[in-house]
Amino acid sequence: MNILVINAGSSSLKYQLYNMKTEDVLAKGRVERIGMDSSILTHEVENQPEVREVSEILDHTTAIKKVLDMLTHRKFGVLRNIQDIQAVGHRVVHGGESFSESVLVDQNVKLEIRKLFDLAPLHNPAHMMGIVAVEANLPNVPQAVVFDTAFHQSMPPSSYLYAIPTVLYRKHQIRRYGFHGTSHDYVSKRAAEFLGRPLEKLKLISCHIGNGASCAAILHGKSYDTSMGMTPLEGLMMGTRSGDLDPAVVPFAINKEDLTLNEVNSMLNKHSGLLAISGISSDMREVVEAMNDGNDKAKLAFEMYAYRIRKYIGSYVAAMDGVDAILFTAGVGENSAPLREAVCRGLTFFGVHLDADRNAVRSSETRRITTDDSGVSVLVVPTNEELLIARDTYRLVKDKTAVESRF
Ligand SMILES: Nc1ncnc2c1ncn2[C@@H]1O[C@H](COP(=O)(O)OP(=O)(O)O)[C@@H](O)[C@H]1O
Ligand SMILES: CC(=O)OP(=O)(O)O
Ligand SMILES: [Mg+2]
Repeated sequence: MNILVINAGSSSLKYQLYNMKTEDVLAKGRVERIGMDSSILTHEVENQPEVREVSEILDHTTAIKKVLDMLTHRKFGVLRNIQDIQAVGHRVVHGGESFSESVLVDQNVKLEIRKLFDLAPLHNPAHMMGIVAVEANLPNVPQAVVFDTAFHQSMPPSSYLYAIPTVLYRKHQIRRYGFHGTSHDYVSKRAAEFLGRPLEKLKLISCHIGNGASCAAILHGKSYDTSMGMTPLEGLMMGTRSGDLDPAVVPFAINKEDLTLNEVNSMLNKHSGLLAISGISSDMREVVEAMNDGNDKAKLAFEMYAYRIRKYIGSYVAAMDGVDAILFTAGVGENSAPLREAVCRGLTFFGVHLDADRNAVRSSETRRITTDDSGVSVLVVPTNEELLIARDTYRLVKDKTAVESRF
């Protein structure tokens, strides 16, 4: 079975096509600048040069059409025709309290995702456009949705409630949900395999440090707490997001700077974090480069970023009364040795002893970066959210086919 995995953003759409028999990626790529002038489709097939196509792509339906055309292209394609795609799996960031696992798309599921537009205005409307666009281009092909929030539905109320009047939770579901669940789930399972120990016996802290960043306390295989909240703004300092701050800052800044609510929202989501403090970039590579060139603002941004991660790790050791392994994943977590070093420098009290040579190794494999006698292991575990989405989609479609064939 071939499964197309889609991660639709407001102006972009990433895709990967899997052959589920081997779990091989047949092709992958992305469409950027949807709805703007000169949209770009980048398409990659292993051992072949990357293909870049610039054209006008006004909406997600056209973007999906372009992707399907590329996948069946005479020269660059990997499929004979689009009927060779048997199912589509989507990343959906917000599943609210309605979804604690992946599901097949039907009218009801679409209605529920729509109800959550308010809670994830940057993400969910884009995912819905992706789902509708697939319906238009591939009618009758089953679609599944895999939620960032689902893995964190196991959090106890003491982790997910805000200490505000409970009427706000009852009436509007204002609570902490957590995100990047697909990644935290995937890397915790990989870590248990790597350590050769049952996940149900482990206390893990997973640090997904990418553009968006979050930590999760994973107790015996289940999410016990995580740093993102009602939206992906809470918690760690990120590329352009502020992370935790005193909520009183919001009305204060609105008054002093005469800002609108939209402006303050945009400030905290798009103009804060590494970008604001360094004054250089939201990209960790550029911040580290500037820091190494002696730029003080870049150094401060880097230190604040690492310090926040370390504080969350410390609090999760307390939350779980211990930790067996700390996991680093996603763009920054997998690739930035200096960041991992800066985070772990302050964790010696917990028995974390980094091995500088192991930390410096660049590899796409899961690996240990602590010394052999370190009390707590620190692992780098490359994440693969797309593979987990493909696997869930495969399982759901197979189950459905099995049920249908019985009746
Ligand atoms: N070699 C590297 N060193 C430091 N940071 C890196 C490196 N490679 C990638 N990154 C960081 O990873 C980030 C993207 O992470 P990723 O997990 O792909 O994010 P997202 O999925 O949210 O777009 C980039 O913003 C960049 O800062
Ligand atoms: C939920 C979230 O923050 O996602 P991303 O890291 O893809 O921005
Ligand atoms: Mg990501």
